[in-house]
Amino acid sequence: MRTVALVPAAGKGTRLGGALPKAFMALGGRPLLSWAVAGLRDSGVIDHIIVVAPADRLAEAQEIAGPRASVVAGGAERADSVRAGLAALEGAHHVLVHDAARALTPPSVIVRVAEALWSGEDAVIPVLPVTDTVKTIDEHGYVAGTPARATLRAVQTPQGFRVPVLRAAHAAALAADDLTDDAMACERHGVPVRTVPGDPLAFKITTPLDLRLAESLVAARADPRA
Ligand SMILES: Nc1ccn([C@@H]2O[C@H](COP(=O)(O)OP(=O)(O)OP(=O)(O)O)[C@@H](O)[C@H]2O)c(=O)n1
Ligand SMILES: C[C@](O)(CO)[C@H](O)COP(=O)(O)O
Repeated sequence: MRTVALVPAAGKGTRLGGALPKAFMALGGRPLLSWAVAGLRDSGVIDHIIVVAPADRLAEAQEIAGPRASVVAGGAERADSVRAGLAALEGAHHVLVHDAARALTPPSVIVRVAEALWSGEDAVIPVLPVTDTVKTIDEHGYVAGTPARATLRAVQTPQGFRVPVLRAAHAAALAADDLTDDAMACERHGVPVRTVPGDPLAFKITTPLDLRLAESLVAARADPRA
């Protein structure tokens, strides 16, 4: 059963504010993309990697990802990039969609997602309990409600899917402009989404503070995931 990883790496990194697109920014002297690809390889559960890169950086992305990977051009939104990767996917039963921005994701998380998929689930996501109290607010900035924290989870990647399930869910969600992850397309398509434990190290490098945290983890230990 072939399992392919699809790595969205075509974002601009606006919130990080760097000089390069985020996946090409350095962490411990290597591009974020290189860390994400290494984690996928180290997991031992991935047969092939498809990187979705900015159209003007395809050769650079291929060099970073290495010969056992292919590279395709991404789109304007993350969901467009995932759809571009899915269009290039051939002969795979399962796909793990994994943000390049989650550079320090431990291989054990990747294995957990893959094993849940192989056991027969259609869609699997890694999650962590939420430690802040979370509010919903109205358009004027007033609190509208407080969801019970025990029912909330923060969602990470990789998110794993049976390939035809994700293809159908993303096709059905083509008109949606509010998809923040791939599981959301599945939920709206009526697909049950299984959760497995995530890991704090799989945090998304989004802001300069996140990158400083990642840099200090790498400085303290050459590979914080080991
Ligand atoms: N059009 C896009 C937008 C995002 N991504 C990828 O999706 C992942 C998660 O997105 P995010 O962290 O939001 O990255 P950016 O879109 O680059 O960040 P920002 O919103 O700050 O510009 C990243 O690996 C990013 O490269 C992508 O492939 N194509
Ligand atoms: C897919 C994701 O990483 C799950 O938490 C997240 O939703 C991506 O959000 P972003 O705004 O594109 O970084």
